[in-house]
Amino acid sequence: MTKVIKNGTIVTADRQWKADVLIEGEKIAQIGENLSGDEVIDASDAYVIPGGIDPHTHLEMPFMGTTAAETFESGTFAAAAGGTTMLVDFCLPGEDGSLLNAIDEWDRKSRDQICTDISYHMAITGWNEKIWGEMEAVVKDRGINTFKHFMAYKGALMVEDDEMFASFRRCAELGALPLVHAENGDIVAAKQEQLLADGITGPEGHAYSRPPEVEGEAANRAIMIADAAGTPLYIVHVSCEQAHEAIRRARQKGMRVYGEPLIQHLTLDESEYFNKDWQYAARRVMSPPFRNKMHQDSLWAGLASGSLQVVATDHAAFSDEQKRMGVGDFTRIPNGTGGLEERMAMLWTKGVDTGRLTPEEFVAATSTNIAKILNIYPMKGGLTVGGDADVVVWDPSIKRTVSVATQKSIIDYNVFEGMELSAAPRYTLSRGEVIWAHGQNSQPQPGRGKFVRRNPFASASKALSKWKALNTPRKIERDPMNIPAGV
Ligand SMILES: NC(=O)NCCC(=O)O
Ligand SMILES: [Zn+2]
Ligand SMILES: [Zn+2]
Repeated sequence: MTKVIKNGTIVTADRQWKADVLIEGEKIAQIGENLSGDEVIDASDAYVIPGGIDPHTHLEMPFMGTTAAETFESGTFAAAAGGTTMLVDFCLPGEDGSLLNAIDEWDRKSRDQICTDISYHMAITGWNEKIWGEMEAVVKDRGINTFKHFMAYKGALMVEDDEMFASFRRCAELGALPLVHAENGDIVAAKQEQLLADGITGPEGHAYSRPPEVEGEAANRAIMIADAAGTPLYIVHVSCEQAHEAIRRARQKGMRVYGEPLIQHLTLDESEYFNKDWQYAARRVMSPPFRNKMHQDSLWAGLASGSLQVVATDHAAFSDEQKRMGVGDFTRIPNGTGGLEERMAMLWTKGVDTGRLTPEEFVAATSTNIAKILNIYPMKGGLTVGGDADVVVWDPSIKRTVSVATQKSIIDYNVFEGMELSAAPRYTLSRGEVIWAHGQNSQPQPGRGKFVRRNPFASASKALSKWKALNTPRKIERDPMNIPAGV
């Protein structure tokens, strides 16, 4: 049984051209003109793009005394409705601290629910010999090549610099990539305490407690620690010029540092926290907080110029009731917002439609770049013969207004409510199967998604190790006769 996507304009990270895409089973079999297949998928007047990859989600995550309400089923179905065919969720160790048990737990939660393919990043939330040992099995046996470090959430997920350095070194040995949430957790905690003491207890306190400098300092620190450990680094949810500047500077020096802005930071600003409606403002509490236009312009420029590579969502969706845990104390509002379903359409509307991004840059930022960074390209993230047929027929004639009434996410609000989106998937295909068809009452297909294994990064680690070995401190051999006698 073959399928052919006909009459569309293909857009990849490099170029656009008119061609058909032939799919055999789960794979792309041919790309060319006048192809035929058993089933025809019409892409007239539309673009044909690689399925989106969202590398930053927290589905059903236990966090801040509750559990994120978006499930693996609703989250992956919402993703498919928005053109995303793979997401990478953060796996957090439980009370026993075991990484391997945490993966088993994430498998148990996700296996029968996922409608799209998924993978995990493993979080390092402490440091000891058991974790050091288990990291090898995480990479080699479980197919996870990324480890996340929280520099914030003091007293909970936060790790200290020496722990991060040790973990980064272990990543370098294993050919894994460390990720960081860059915010100085000590300063945030001190500011929170002061703000509460000053009587600022509402969601605006969240924004005041996490200024851009706090993020910039942590981004710089993580970059220096990664360089000392001899590893590339990926910085999640880059929200401000200070962190972006640190990344730009590092890249200019030849360091392999990657930056991931979120669609929320690109399109929503800090004024949201000053809304008189407590619930409205609390819905938008996430870390780092939304910033102002200057920071947004910096992020957009980074995506266009290549100093920032990936647009994600950090989808961590808590219900209104869960957000109310923080009435009277903003530090107890569960941190996180949604965006899985809107990421691609928002980026198209605010990026491509305004001329800030080309369609090719859009594909790079939503799919191809992260597939390369995660070492799954060209199986994912491109339109290549032999690659997975994760394909979206992207239709710029489908307009819609974001509304909680029509969204697939099960959360009782949407932070993009009322925004006009100028494009949407006509069809979303995951490994050759149509999992979303616009206007055709598509339903979730829980359990059809697969876990995607990711191999260690042979090439970047090898190159960096070679360079570090060449530049390692060396003893200078001297003729003892020419060394003056000491005193
Ligand atoms: N970002 C956020 O506020 N919540 C999710 C956890 C994290 O990524 O920091
Ligand atoms: Zn984070
Ligand atoms: Zn996150």
